[in-house]
Amino acid sequence: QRITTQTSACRSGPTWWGPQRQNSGVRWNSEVMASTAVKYLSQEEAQAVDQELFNEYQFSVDQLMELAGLSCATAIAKAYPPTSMSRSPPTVLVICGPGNNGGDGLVCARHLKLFGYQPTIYYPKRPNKPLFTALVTQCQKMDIPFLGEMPSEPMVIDELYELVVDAIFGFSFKGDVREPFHSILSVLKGLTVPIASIDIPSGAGTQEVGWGRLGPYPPDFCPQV
Ligand SMILES: NC(=O)C1=CN([C@@H]2O[C@H](COP(=O)(O)OP(=O)(O)OC[C@H]3O[C@@H](n4cnc5c(N)ncnc54)[C@H](O)[C@@H]3O)[C@@H](O)[C@H]2O)[C@@H](O)CC1
Repeated sequence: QRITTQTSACRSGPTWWGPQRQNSGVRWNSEVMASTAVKYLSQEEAQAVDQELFNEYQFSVDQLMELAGLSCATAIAKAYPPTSMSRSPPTVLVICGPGNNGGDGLVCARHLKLFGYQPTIYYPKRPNKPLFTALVTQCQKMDIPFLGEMPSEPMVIDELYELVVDAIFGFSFKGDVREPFHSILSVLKGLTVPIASIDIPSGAGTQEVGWGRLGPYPPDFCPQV
């Protein structure tokens, strides 16, 4: 159900599926969300679908992560085609969190590079697990650079990158945002370049909380996979 939702959202091209903030000044909000027929899964629904895929359908996490990252890169390429960007290749900052949402970001960066973008990754908290170290190696082998530290001024990111991918937290986020991610999300809040959040906007509430009252910043679109 989750994968079908994402695919149909791509195909039908709803009104919010584009670089709205940059071009029209329309920010991501509940009215924009309400104008689409896309169904967004709650935290529990998303977790239940994942459990079903793992247990009943016997998918492995790296299989699902590869599909998630590829789907997100495909959605980004559809919303922000390289030919519509001002730089060639277009520069993209991919910020990855400590869990599987961050893993999606690493996979997404790899496919963005294949799609003609120039991704750079910021990955401050790396889990010491073979899945994630392999994903890092794959990105390094593709000459995707990793930043040593996050630019502290939004203006610097605006100047260096045309798009930011938020792969910080997905459906397992809870509580108040801890450092270093609190500072990172504060910087994101000040950006004017478009932000694409993987799955859900990091640090934000889930569907129960309400999309119109999201946390630290409004993303420009959310490929939910
Ligand atoms: N079945 C799966 O697990 C799959 C998940 N996928 C992606 O992975 C996401 C879920 O992955 P995870 O369950 O690993 O969780 P997340 O990636 O949502 O985040 C969990 C990590 O964030 C940290 N964290 C949670 N709350 C925090 C807070 N308030 N401040 C600072 N750190 C905090 C946790 O310590 C943990 O390291 C999904 O949203 C989706 O994007 C995909 O990779 C496909 C497969």
